[in-house]
Amino acid sequence: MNHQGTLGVAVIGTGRMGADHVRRIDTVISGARVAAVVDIDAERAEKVARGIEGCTPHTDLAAAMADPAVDAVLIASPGPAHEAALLAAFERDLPVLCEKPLTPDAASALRVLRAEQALGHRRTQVGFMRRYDAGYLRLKSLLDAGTYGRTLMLHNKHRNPATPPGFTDAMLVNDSVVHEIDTTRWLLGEEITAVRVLRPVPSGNAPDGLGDPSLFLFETSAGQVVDTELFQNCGFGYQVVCEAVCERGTARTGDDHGLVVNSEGHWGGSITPGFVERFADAYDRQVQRWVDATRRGEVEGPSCWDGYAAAAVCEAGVRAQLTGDRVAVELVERPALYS
Ligand SMILES: NC(=O)C1=CN([C@@H]2O[C@H](COP(=O)(O)OP(=O)(O)OC[C@H]3O[C@@H](n4cnc5c(N)ncnc54)[C@H](O)[C@@H]3O)[C@@H](O)[C@H]2O)C=CC1
Ligand SMILES: O=C1[C@@H](O)[C@H](O)[C@@H](O)[C@H](O)[C@H]1O
Repeated sequence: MNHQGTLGVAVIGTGRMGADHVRRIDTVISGARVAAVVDIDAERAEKVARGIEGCTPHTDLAAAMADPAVDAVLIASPGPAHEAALLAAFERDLPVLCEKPLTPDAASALRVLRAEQALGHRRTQVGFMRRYDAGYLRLKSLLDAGTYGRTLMLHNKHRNPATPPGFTDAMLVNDSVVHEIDTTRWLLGEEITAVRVLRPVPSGNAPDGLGDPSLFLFETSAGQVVDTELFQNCGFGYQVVCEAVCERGTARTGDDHGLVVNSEGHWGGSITPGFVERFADAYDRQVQRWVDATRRGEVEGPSCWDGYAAAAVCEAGVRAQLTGDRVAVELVERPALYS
């Protein structure tokens, strides 16, 4: 950190999310600056670095982490590249905010967890940003307070207008449903113990070979049941809704439509076009909280355990997609570092 205590951040991966995080650190949040960016695409790194004072573009991860101006790392490369970046950051004992998923499979997530455990202290916050969304936070407080009794079920909807090119069935789980896996574990405070996937006839708007939409069913260690409709090519906009069913009431977040207009015999509002708009405040809050905690020398938020547990559920989800069976989730014992 420089003498004013400003955190120098290296952002790894300067695509959709990475470039947005660079903008956020540069212009929205306080206490940090973008000291370096890294991308295997040199032109992209240079383009993003341009115009940011003191920001060095790199194609080499190790070189960026060795830069004395770099105090912390924000990983926004694709999931399969996260393990190498996390292990490189741990080697230098650098604090990390890692976009979800921690890694795309349980074995690599466990390797990351063990490497952090070997450091003897937490270094990682995983980018499960819904935990910073105002609506989800209100729902969590309500459920924790037990105002309506025990929570019995959650109904989730997760709809995107369209999938990017190359999206696969496994990515439906690892990139998309991973959010519901995390919110389920976080809201209920329980592990997910089994997964089933039901697949209706695919939408004619889904790319060939993609099983979209689909319905995921989770069972938890406390016997709750959670369903998630995942529809990634719904065409009409971006919607994320979570309804909790408790013993004496229900509570739902996500279906507020902002401004409602009456005109020419109709009433209605608009739907956000994508996650960048829907979760803008949550991303800002997530990164600000990471910067604030890091500057205090602390680590908070979703941990490597949360990332590993989510990866293990994802792995069961991918198997359930392929087989149509109920697949049990297997977890190692939770280390004391994450208790
Ligand atoms: N929290 C959220 O709501 C969202 C999170 N994400 C997550 O953000 C991450 C990035 O996703 P997108 O920005 O959508 O991907 P993207 O494909 O738009 O960008 C990825 C960038 O990383 C670069 N890259 C690839 N391998 C690399 C490596 N080994 N080292 C450095 N750079 C590398 C690519 O050249 C590209 O510029 C993923 O983990 C994804 O799951 C993505 C969308 C929303
Ligand atoms: O993380 C995200 C994307 O990677 C994913 O592809 C989308 O389905 C999610 O809604 C978004 O939040």
